[in-house]
Amino acid sequence: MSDTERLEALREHFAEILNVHDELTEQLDSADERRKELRTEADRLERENEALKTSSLYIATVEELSEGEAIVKQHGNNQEVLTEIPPNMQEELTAGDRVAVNDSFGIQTILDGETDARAQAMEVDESPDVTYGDIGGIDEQIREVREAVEEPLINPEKFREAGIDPPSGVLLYGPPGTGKTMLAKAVANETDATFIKMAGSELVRKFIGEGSRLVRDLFELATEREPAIIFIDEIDAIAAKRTDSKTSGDAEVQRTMMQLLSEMDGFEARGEVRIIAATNRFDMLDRAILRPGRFDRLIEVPEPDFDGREQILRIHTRGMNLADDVDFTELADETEGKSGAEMASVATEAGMFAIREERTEVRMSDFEAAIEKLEEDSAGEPITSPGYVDYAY
Ligand SMILES: Nc1ncnc2c1ncn2[C@@H]1O[C@H](COP(=O)(O)OP(=O)(O)OP(=O)(O)O)[C@@H](O)[C@H]1O
Repeated sequence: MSDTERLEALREHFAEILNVHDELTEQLDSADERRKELRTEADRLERENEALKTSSLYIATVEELSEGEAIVKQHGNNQEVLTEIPPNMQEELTAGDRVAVNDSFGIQTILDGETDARAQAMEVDESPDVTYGDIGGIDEQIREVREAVEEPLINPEKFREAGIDPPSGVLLYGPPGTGKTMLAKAVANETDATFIKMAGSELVRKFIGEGSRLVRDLFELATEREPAIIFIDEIDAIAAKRTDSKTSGDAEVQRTMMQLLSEMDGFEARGEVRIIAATNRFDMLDRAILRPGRFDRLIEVPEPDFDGREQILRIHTRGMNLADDVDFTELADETEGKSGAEMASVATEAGMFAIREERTEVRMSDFEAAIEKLEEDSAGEPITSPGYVDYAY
């Protein structure tokens, strides 16, 4: 090889090395970029983790006290643990107190005895007095609920023999004040079941940090009191579609929903407990809760039609002393678009008008005045009906 050739070969080799160098620099840059992305992701996860850690406080009751230590029993799983009493609580803490503890059972705060979350968050009615006869205009919905909830409670063998699983949960959806809660109470009444209600919106607003625990308590209580009907009102508050926001509030709501799903998935063994949920915001629901084995029976409860309004008014005026001129057909005509709850308040208001005039007989004119008042009262409100809540996520 001549010198010139050698030089040429070296040049080529050098050019190749330059190429490789460029490629490596490029790879390094993109690795650097990826590293930055991962760091950001790690930071985000760390923050989320921190938020999860700080918000998961559990509720426990102080069972016994001794020299600087307390035996606390965690609600829900009834686990008993001996824990040190923080110095600032040595004086205050007494047996029977409700406390918030962290993952390692360190007592964080003494909770106000008045605010027993379980008692506050759940409305328990051993024997509700609403009957199907008290509900007007939704006969088809009553039939469906009876079939899906009442039958499996009263005649479980029918389902066994036929080899089918009864619906796990029933979701009632429709505008506010149309009788969804009444329906759930009536089923409980008819089946002699305990009615246990929990409002989704309260779980996320009032009982922050306790949502998933309360959901667990809810199912536990229902099992203790079976036969029982669990009624979760405004389920959209805990089972809304995921949003992009990553606030810890959302994580908490998510956990509450996960707890609900896992309770429902482990539901078969629970025996005589049925779940009914209600929502005014079907569009907002996370589809995960509608899967088979969860809320797999959907029943729409619409605003009452003409006949429905007449029936509801008749129901709510049953005990009233009505004048002969009261014309239900006309009143149903004049109340187009009104919900069952509004029809109920027309009846009450009409009675109030009569009382104000020191009469005991309620006349057509009282009903007309009541409808007018209702129109006036709702004139200043947004298009949504009273009681409608637009959740801020
Ligand atoms: N179909 C109906 N028949 C008779 N009364 C009704 C009917 N719907 C509503 N009402 C009256 O309105 C009140 C409220 O109804 P209910 O609580 O059942 O409505 P809801 O659909 O659960 O409303 P929300 O979605 O606001 O919780 C009832 O206590 C009852 O007086």
